[in-house]
Amino acid sequence: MIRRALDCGSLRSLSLSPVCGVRPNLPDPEDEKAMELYKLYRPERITPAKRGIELLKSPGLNKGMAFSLFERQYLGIHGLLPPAFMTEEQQAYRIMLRIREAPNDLARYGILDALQDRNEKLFYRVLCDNIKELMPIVYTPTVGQACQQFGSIYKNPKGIYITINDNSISKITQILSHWPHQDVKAIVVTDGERILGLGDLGCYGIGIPVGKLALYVALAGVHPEWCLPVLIDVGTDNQALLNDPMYTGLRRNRVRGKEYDRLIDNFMKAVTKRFGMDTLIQFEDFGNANAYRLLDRYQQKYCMFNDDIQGTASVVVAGLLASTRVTKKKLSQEKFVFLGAGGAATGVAEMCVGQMVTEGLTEQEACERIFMIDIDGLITKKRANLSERHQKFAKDLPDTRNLLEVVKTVKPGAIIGASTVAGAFTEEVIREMAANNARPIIFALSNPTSKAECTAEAAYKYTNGTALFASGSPFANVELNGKLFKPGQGNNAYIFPGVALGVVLFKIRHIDNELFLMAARKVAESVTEKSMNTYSRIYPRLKDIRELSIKIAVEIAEHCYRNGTATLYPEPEDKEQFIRYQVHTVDYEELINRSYDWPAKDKQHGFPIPVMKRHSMDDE
Ligand SMILES: NC(=O)C1=CN([C@@H]2O[C@H](COP(=O)(O)OP(=O)(O)OC[C@H]3O[C@@H](n4cnc5c(N)ncnc54)[C@H](OP(=O)(O)O)[C@@H]3O)[C@@H](O)[C@H]2O)C=CC1
Ligand SMILES: CC(=O)C(=O)O
Ligand SMILES: [Mg+2]
Repeated sequence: MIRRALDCGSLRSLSLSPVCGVRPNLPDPEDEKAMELYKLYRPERITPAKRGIELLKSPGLNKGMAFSLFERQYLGIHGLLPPAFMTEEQQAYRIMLRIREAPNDLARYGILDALQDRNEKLFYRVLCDNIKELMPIVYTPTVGQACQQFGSIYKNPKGIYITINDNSISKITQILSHWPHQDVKAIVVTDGERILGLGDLGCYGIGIPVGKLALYVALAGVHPEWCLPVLIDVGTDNQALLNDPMYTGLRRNRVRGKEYDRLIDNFMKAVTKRFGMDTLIQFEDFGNANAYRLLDRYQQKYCMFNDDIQGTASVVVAGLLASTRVTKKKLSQEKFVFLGAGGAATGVAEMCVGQMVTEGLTEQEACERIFMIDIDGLITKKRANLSERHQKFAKDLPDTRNLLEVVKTVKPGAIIGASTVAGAFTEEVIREMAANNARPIIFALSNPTSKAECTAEAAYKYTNGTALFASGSPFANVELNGKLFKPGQGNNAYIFPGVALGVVLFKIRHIDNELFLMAARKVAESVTEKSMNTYSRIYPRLKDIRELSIKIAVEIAEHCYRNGTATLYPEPEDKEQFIRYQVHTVDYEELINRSYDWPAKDKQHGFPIPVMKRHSMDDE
C-alpha cells in the first residue's frame, strides 16, 4: 500500500504539516477564567527526576536530538547526544523516509514499534500526522500479521501478562503494581482467543490491546500513561503455536469453565482495587463463547464494554444511518442479512433493532427484518439449542447454508459480513443484491483484509458502481467507468476512542448501550454530502476521527451528567473546551519547569526544514 504511494508520489509526497487537528487548545493567558479552568484539571508539569542516560531511555520523556542545549545541560545529557539539534518535524520527516523505504508493512510495523519504545511523543506525532497511511500498519491489517509472527518480532514489553497461574486477587494486584504508571485510567484486555478473524493466537494476541490503545492516543488524545494493554493467558488451543519454539505464552491448552471465570473475576477485582472503580476496561477479541457472557456478567458492575459487540454495532449502525440519506429508506424499512452470528454480527443486529424501535417498530417487527446465518446455515425456528439472543431472530423458513438462496428469498437491502469467510460475498450474491436494490448496502466487515467477505473492487464492479460498500480493513480507491470510489472503513475505530475519551475524562462509571447509539448518530451525521455523492463513501475520513472523538465525548458526557453516571466534579460548563484543554499533545514540551528563576527561554537551535509539498494520500 505504502510502496505504491512511494512509487507514484516519490518523496515529494512526504508530509511535514499536521493534518489531524491534533493540538490541544491552550487558553489565552489574559483570560483569567479560562486559565483557572485549565489549571484546575491539569496538573503542573514537574521537571522529571530522571537524568542522563536513564532519561534518554524513557520513551515518555525522550526527545532525542530535539533536546535544547539548556535541557541537555540541565538534565545531564549534554554530550550523550550528537551535537546537532533537530526539531520534531525534522525527526518525523526522517522516520517517514525510513517507513516509506521499508520493504514491506511488517517491516514498517517494526520501525514504528521501535519508535514507540524509544520516543513516545514522536511515535504519536508521526502516527497522527499520517493517520491514513499508518493506521493500516499499527492496526488492521498489519497488526494481525504482527500478532501471527509475534514470537520472532517481540522486542520490548508493552503491556501486562496475567496467566492462569496467577489466579488470585492479590497476585494480580501485585502484577498490576509492576506497571510503571500509577495513574491508569483505561485498559484494553484480550485473552487472545479470537484475534481479528485469525482465530486463537493465544499470547501473541497482545498486539491487539497495544494497537487499540495506540488509537486511543492518536484518534482521541487520551494520554499514553493512562493506558494499559493486558493479555490474559489461559493457554491456547492453537496446535501450531504449541509446537512453535518461539511461542511466548503458556504451553498448554486453554483453561475453560470455573477456573477461567474465576481468573476474569479476580482480574476485574484487582483492576478496581489497584486503579479504582472508574477504570475503563475494554474487552477485545474474546472468543464467541465468552464475549457476550462476560459482557452480560460485568456490564452493570464495572466500567466496561465489549468493543467487538458494542463498538462494532455502533459503527455499523452509523454506516447504515448514513446510507439512509442515499437510499431514502429508514432502517426500519430495510431487511438485513447477516453472514456470521457471533459477537460482532449479533451486536449489530441488536442495535439495529434498537434503532428500528426508535423509528416506530415493535421489537418483534424489527427482529423479523433481520436474518442471521452462522456456520450451520440460516438461523431458523427448527434449529435446536439456540441461545435466547438468537431465538428472536429465528425464522420460519427452510434450513439452508446457501447465502445466495437466502438473498434471493429475502431480497435484503443490506448484507453484512462478520463471518471471517473470505470471498463469501460471491459475484452471484453481489449481482443479486444489485438486481434487487437501486443502492445495495454491502458491508464486508471481517478483518484482516485476507478475511473480508468481498473486496471493494468486487462490490463496485458487480453492482455497476451502485454499492454502498464498507469494509473492516481498508481497501484502496477503485476507479470504474471513469468514476472514483473511495471505500469507507466500517471499523469500530470510529467509536471506541471517542467513547473512551468521554469515559476517562468525565469519570463515567457505567457504560450503557445508549452511549453507543449516540456515538453512531454522531458518526453518521459527520459524513459529508460530498463524501457520499461524489465518492459513495458512507464514513467520515480517517483524519477526521480525532475531531469526531471530541464530539462523541461531549455528547456522552452531557448524557451521563443527566443520568448521574458522570462523576467528574465540578462539572465543566463548557465540555468541549474542557476536552480540548485535556487532550494529549504530540508537540514536544520543555521538560524543565521554569516557574523558578530561570533565564529567559533559550533560543531554539535547528536548521531550516526542507519545504515539501503536502502528501497526497490524506486527500478528501
Ligand atoms: N469491522 C469491525 O470493526 C469489526 C470486525 N470484526 C470482524 O468480524 C469477524 C467476526 O468477529 P466476531 O463476531 O467477534 O467473531 P465470532 O467468532 O464471535 O463469530 C464468527 C461468526 O461467524 C460464523 N461463521 C464462521 N464460519 C462461517 C461460515 N462458513 N458461514 C457462515 N458463518 C460462519 C460463526 O458461526 P458459529 O457461531 O456457528 O461458529 C460465528 O457466528 C472477525 O473477522 C473480526 O475481525 C469484529 C469486530 C469489529
Ligand atoms: C476491529 C476489531 O475489533 C476486530 O476485527 O476484532
Ligand atoms: Mg476486536
